[in-house]
Amino acid sequence: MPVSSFPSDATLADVGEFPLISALTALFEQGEHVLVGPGDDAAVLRIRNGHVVVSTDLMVEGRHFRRDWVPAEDVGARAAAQNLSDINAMGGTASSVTVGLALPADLPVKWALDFARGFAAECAKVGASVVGGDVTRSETLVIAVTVLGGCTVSPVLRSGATAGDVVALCGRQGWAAGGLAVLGRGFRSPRVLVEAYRRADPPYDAGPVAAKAGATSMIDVSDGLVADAGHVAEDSGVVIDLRTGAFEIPEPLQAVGSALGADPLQFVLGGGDDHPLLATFTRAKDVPAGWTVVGSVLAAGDDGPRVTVDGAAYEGPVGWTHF
Ligand SMILES: Nc1ncnc2c1ncn2[C@@H]1O[C@H](COP(=O)(O)OP(=O)(O)OP(=O)(O)O)[C@@H](O)[C@H]1O
Ligand SMILES: Cc1ncc(C[n+]2csc(CCOP(=O)(O)O)c2C)c(N)n1
Ligand SMILES: [Mg+2]
Repeated sequence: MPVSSFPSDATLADVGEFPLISALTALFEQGEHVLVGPGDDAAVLRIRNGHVVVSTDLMVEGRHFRRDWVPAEDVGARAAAQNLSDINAMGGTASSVTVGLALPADLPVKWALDFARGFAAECAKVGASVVGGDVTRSETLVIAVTVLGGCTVSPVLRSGATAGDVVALCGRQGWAAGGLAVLGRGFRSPRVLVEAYRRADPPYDAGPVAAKAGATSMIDVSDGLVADAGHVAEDSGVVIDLRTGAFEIPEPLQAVGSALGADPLQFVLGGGDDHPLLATFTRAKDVPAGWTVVGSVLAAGDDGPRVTVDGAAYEGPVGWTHF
């Protein structure tokens, strides 16, 4: 029996696995490169000659989101965004996505379908097709996404920064962390920060543009700016110095800082979940429009590769780690 024949408050246990899968996959439109989409043992995709760029990320209820804080459609959008952003950070564009869902049996079917709607809408922003996935039962809601894409020029790695490069940022940073702090204290405003936490807005066009402009290294900021800049510093064997004067602190973050007695710069330097791009360029004039120069790349000294803030070690929170 199709999911549409069940009452609107039906749970997964009511409708069963295969009607759920049919209802979910019906929400995923297929692009022309999809030779075989959802429904067989694997998807079959046409690719240009060359390479495929692939990435995978997990989202776990309670750790990455809370159902009482984030509507299902926004969880879907965020699950897609954090994966699409990894392809963006290589200078590529995603074409195909698979999504594994481990779901509690008492989850309303409506939640799963709203999730899929948000997921599909976010993928549609870059023209990516949801070509498959998996569904299983679990006490804890877990979302596993794999994304495939390609680059029209060489992929931009974390390892290419050299001393003398400028460091630039594209996209909002610190907003989601501000929203998370607000929700964590039981508040619902400033609305714009809560919305930023619920739904990331990665600058999807900026990755390929930066690659074409000759970005020497690039990463998306998912854990925290200082922590993720640290991956570039480490992989490139350089020091990245961030300049706090370069960051304009948006008014709502200033308000949250005052309300919570926190320095709003902490959200910018240590907050995650926004997925802006951080990249290095050989010359300031290579930096594309829409990016802000926020620092410089220096040769590693006796202390080795690391991130400094205004020339000194940074003692505040640098970003999220799981263990
Ligand atoms: N279980 C694993 N097996 C193999 N490789 C892994 C595993 N976990 C992480 N990696 C690899 O290690 C690298 C760093 O992983 P990490 O998850 O920190 O990067 P990311 O996905 O860009 O960041 P984030 O998860 O914060 O968005 C990636 O190349 C990733 O593919
Ligand atoms: C309820 C709740 N508490 C805390 C956070 C913050 N958070 C969790 S994981 C992560 C880094 C990216 O994850 P990963 O490295 O797994 O991709 C961040 C910034 C959140 N989003 N929701
Ligand atoms: Mg990851």
